[in-house]
Amino acid sequence: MKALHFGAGNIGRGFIGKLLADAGIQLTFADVNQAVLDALNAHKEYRVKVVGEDAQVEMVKGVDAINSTSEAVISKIAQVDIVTTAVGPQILERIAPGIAKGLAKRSDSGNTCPLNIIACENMVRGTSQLKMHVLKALPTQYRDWVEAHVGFVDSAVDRIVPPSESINSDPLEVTVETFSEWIVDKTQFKGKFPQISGMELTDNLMAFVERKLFTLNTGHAITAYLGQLNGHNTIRDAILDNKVRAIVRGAMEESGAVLIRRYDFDPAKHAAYIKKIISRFENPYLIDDVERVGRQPLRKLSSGDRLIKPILGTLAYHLPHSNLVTGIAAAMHYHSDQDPQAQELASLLAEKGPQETIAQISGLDSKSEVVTDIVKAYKAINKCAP
Ligand SMILES: NC(=O)C1=CN([C@@H]2O[C@H](COP(=O)(O)OP(=O)(O)OC[C@H]3O[C@@H](n4cnc5c(N)ncnc54)[C@H](O)[C@@H]3O)[C@@H](O)[C@H]2O)C=CC1
Ligand SMILES: O=P(O)(O)OC[C@H]1O[C@](O)(CO)[C@@H](O)[C@@H]1O
Repeated sequence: MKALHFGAGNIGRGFIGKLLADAGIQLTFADVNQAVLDALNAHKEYRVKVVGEDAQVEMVKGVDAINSTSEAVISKIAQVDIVTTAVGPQILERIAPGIAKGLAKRSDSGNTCPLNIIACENMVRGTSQLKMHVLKALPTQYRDWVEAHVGFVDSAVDRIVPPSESINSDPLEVTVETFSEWIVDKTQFKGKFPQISGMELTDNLMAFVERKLFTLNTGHAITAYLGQLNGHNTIRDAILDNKVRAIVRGAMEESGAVLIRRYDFDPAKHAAYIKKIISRFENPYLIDDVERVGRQPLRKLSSGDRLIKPILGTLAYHLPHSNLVTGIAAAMHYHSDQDPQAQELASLLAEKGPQETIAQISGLDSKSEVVTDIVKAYKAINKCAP
């Protein structure tokens, strides 16, 4: 089997690419970072440091790389059996035209072997969104062929992979936690399911996607935002601060109450899931900056993402949400010189004030009680800020 994986970054090299290569699949990465491309092509292998109680170094071997803006991507898509991505939600639209050209070439060349495409991003049904972009870029005469031969398979992806500390000495090494979970929607595959150890099949994907995004990512983001406000640089330092920890746990429980209602989860098992997540945030072997985890606050404050979607659920079911309100207010204070979305958030706040800003970003009604609560919490934080 052959695979093309877009995005040779932390999750690409440290999780999805590793599982594909470990399964004996011939793997090519597609990226735009020339240094990473050159290093992959020079060495054809890289180190994955799995850190935790049972730390070990594993090698991923036999890989190569191409530039994702080159013609080589089109030829690869015409030939491979599986395409995966871990590029970030905002990049899916950019890689779609190349995928569309590849699919047209695949059809023209008479390759009717099934192809499955799986986006591995922190978003709800990311592959379906990628499919939409691909179809937009695809000449209409190929549509029926694509529907018949190409599976667009949604997935949930969970492994914490911060940038490696050895980035300067070895641009390919990645450091990953021991925990990992990759769950794919088995109803969307074309042809036989690929045999990839570590890839789990489900016919109930939405429950897994929402459980992950609205528990781990909700808690992770709030740890980052409150951590930054309280002067912590890392997720571990932030979660070890009892003030932060209480709000993070409370927010995950509030979001969890929605998930339990929506998906009929077992409350005891969900409580254990939250406990495990908090212990993952405490991982002493991972150095994960609050600035990285809080990145792109406009995306994280949008209506379908990890902060607003849970609070909308609490409103629908008339459930408590005071910790989520605090988390959202903290997100509005996020700052980063590196992050254009942090600059845009600051400009919006300066121009429109907190009430209009949060309403505009999140889609919440600016006159609603919940927006009033968020603004009150935002101003209360303002008062305490050094
Ligand atoms: N790092 C983590 O712990 C986790 C990340 N994710 C998700 O995985 C995705 C990737 O995240 P990371 O690996 O952390 O980011 P990253 O920044 O380490 O990797 C992204 C890679 O995509 C590449 N890229 C950018 N534009 C591209 C293009 N047009 N074509 C091909 N490659 C392109 C970048 O050069 C980079 O190598 C995101 O959606 C993230 O939310 C999900 C779970 C955990
Ligand atoms: O990648 P996003 O969506 O910006 O979220 C930040 C963080 O959440 C996690 O995906 C949780 O695993 C991080 O490791 C990730 O990078």
